Amino acid sequence: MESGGLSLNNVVLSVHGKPVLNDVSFHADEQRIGLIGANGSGKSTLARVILGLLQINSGDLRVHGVDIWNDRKAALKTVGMLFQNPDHQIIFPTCEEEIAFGLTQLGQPKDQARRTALAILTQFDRRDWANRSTHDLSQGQRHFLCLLSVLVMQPKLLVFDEPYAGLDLPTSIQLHRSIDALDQQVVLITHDMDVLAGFDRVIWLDQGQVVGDGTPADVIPKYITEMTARAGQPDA
Ligand SMILES: Nc1ncnc2c1ncn2[C@@H]1O[C@H](COP(=O)(O)OP(=O)(O)OP(=O)(O)O)[C@@H](O)[C@H]1O
Repeated sequence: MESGGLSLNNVVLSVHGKPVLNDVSFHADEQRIGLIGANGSGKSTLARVILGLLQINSGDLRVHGVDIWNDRKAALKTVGMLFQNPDHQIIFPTCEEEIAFGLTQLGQPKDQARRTALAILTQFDRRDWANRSTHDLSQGQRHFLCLLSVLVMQPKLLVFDEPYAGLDLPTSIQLHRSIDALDQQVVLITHDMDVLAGFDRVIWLDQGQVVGDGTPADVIPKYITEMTARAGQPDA
């Protein structure tokens, strides 16, 4: 198995006896990878597996050579995720504490972690957020805080699950630019095909299986045709 990038070999995950990921295999070392599929096709489950939050039943998964489930310390430095809902991610009262937390998990002393948190807030023109209450932030701002909390860990792979859902246009544009500028490998789950323009690769999941895999130009038109057919004909 190749050591760089994201490698899945015959990954199976069942929930209550029903396969949610059904023999998923691919190797991806491209910088920008889109993950698409209808509701319930297994995208978020796959993201949680990549992050090491769910254990697979069989198969093999490596992220940049790391066995994410069994090597938790290495996992923290290897992969980070921005969840659909920032409320599932934010746990601390102030922005600085929220950002510093992951670094202390990596073993940084608290003082150093706070300095690093301040540095990233300054880098993104949010120095004034340091002592700001996380509860007082708007939803878009909370998303942005989560992004900073993940970026500060400098993971090799970042997973974004519907990052633009519910954001207003300026916040969405700002987040889009931030994601665009990242040096890291990115896996982005979305229902918005426009977001995937310029991506290197798109993987299409259906009922827990990879049914399409290629460039956006290859995969997206087929996906739209299939989804349109499933939607059926409009009523006469
Ligand atoms: N904890 C769970 N318990 C029961 N079923 C689950 C659980 N997690 C996921 N599933 C099922 O697994 C399937 C895939 O769910 P998943 O959330 O991964 O889909 P998705 O592609 O991310 O969907 P969406 O586009 O709606 O976000 C669904 O049928 C879902 O009902």
